[in-house]
Amino acid sequence: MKITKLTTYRVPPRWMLLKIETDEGIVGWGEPVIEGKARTVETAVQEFEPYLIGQDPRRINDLWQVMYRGGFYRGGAILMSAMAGIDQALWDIKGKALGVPVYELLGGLVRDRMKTYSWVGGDRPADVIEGIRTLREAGFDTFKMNGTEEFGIIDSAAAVDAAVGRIAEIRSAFGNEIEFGIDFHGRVAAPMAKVLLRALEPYRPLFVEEPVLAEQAEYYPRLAEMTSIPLAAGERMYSRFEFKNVFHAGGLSIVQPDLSHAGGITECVKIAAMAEAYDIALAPHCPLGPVALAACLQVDFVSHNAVLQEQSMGIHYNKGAEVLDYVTNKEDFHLENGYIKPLPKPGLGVEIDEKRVIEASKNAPDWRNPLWRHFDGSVAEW
Ligand SMILES: O=C(O)C(=O)C[C@@H](O)[C@H](O)CO
Ligand SMILES: [Mg+2]
Repeated sequence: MKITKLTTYRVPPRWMLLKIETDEGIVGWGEPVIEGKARTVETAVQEFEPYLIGQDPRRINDLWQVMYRGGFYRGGAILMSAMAGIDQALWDIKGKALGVPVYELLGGLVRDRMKTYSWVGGDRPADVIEGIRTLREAGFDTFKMNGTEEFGIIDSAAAVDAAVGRIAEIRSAFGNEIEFGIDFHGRVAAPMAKVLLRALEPYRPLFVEEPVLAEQAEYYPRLAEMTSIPLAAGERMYSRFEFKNVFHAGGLSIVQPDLSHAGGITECVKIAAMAEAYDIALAPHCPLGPVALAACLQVDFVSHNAVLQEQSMGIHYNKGAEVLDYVTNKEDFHLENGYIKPLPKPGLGVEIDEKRVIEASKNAPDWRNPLWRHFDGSVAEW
């Protein structure tokens, strides 16, 4: 079997889908994208294409190593996201060629269903109680929200009280009937992370995500020393070589590699296994589309330490399209009480409605995240 063509489709809300065709008519789909840099990742995919055309798509490991090592420079958000989408499509092809879901190729199921969580509250956390109430009716009991708005390197008691007050409200409204993660989203600098974590302790969030920016990873063990709240990170880490340093230094209880940013299924199953060796839980990051979610689930269903799966249905970024809009077999992402069953179809288990994708790609937005500034005019982490 040989790869004959790669086609990228940038589509609303901010995703990019990749179709890889072969000379045997089997097609694989991937979702290579960095939110806000879709065109850059598209170019990176196109730069891999000349090597990939004519290659056997079933030699996933070799193609991965060539893409990673063959160009001298390696790693980082753009290249690893381009590789991630290509890798996902190759696994899709291999599973379809053998007539089995990818999880069968990775040793089979370790669980019968995977727990997911839903976002509430938006960029500036608001109406969280209402959002939780609505999603609880849909059967969810685990949620994630942003912890703060703009937050200064050193900020006020009022800003801390606003952040903590929202969380206190949740616990008083729902008690321990629900769980929630708080995403600091890298908005909180190390000095204030300590202050916020201490103030949040009584409300026992399930985890705090990106307690500091990924480039401040040396604070993870120090913060972990001063809080019982499990710390989570990973969406801005792009290979097992980055995760290695964090595993060695300690501090994270949960890692959240993004299947569309961290080299794809081939790389993320290795990250999952490394995490298990350190007794660290896996909760793949996925604020993206259906192919990314399907790739996450393939890893979840073969990873003993997978505990939670992010899915972006209803997330505040999905303006103009939702996760299942480009999928023909919507029922395959069957959510019941917040759990998803293994996708039964060969490959990644998701059937893309290509007509819909082509149509949508005609109005692809150039999504950008907002640029936030503090009152004094300086740039604020979004
Ligand atoms: O889902 C999450 O945990 C996020 O932090 C969302 C963020 O990753 C945006 O997708 C960036 O554009
Ligand atoms: Mg996050």
